[in-house]
Amino acid sequence: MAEWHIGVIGGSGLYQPGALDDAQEIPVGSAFGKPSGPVTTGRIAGVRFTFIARHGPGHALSPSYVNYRANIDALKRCGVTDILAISAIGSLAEEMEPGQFVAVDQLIDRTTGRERSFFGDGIVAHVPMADPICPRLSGYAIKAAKKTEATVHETGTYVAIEGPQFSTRAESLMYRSWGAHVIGMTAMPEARLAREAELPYALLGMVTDYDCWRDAVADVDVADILAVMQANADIARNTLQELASVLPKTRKASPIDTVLETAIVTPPEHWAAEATTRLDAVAGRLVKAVPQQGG
Ligand SMILES: CSC[C@H]1O[C@H](OP(=O)(O)O)[C@H](O)[C@@H]1O
Ligand SMILES: Nc1ncnc2[nH]cnc12
Repeated sequence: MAEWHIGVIGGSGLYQPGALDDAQEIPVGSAFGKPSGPVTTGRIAGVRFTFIARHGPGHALSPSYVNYRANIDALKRCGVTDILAISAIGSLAEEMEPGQFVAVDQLIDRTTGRERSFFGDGIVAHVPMADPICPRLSGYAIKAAKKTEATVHETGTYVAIEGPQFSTRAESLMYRSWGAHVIGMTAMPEARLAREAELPYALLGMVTDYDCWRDAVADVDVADILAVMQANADIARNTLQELASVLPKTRKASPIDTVLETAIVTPPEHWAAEATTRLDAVAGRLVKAVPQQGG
């Protein structure tokens, strides 16, 4: 029987997952460097959840310094089947108000200089990203969030900026003209890497501010963001509790679970041994299938 195991990536203001049965904090490693911190694993209503704080203990890592590859690789090593990211987001749309949730369904990547792939040095893969968010997991997250007191927008395009500075007014207006609804600094390359690791990924954003495009309110300020996030962290944690109750008892296979099968272009006889070792979790299913030469 296939079980759900939900990996949760907690963003700004969400540094703890809330009540988990048999909770254990476990230091985790990765073949891609140091994850943001230890994971906390436990169960809610029988469903396993494994949580990592994206910015690390004490929020010591800025968006550019988060090791996204190590975090996703570590979650994969823990056996998670799906990832729900929870993030603070700025609003670029009048109707998306501070304190509300947006279930992001599209992403625009404006980040620069972050490691954005597990592949490339020894084994090359090109995964499809047309729909970066898993509609199934997002649907369950929406259902769960609606069981709390929060207002939930079921779709929204998120523009990921490099940061750590917030946008200029001209940029903010430009992103609105592109059709983006919300803004943040972390969903990319996180979503790309989850896809490469064959992990369905959904993103629930908590609106914390109106960025700087809107004349009627003060420009975005980090203290205000954290205050909104802290005021709403319990709603995010309650959403996790509700998620456990809305998930079906068994997890049916998703097409994302096997996306690498048609994405790897390097034939196995050309795979470098170091690459297969590094990818033992991310692409373990496929890499393990290859008989290694010399024993
Ligand atoms: C603390 S304000 C800016 C910061 O908040 C968001 O982080 P996360 O996505 O991890 O919740 C945003 O992306 C920035 O990193
Ligand atoms: N306005 C904003 N810009 C970028 N990241 C954010 N995270 C929360 N609010 C944000």
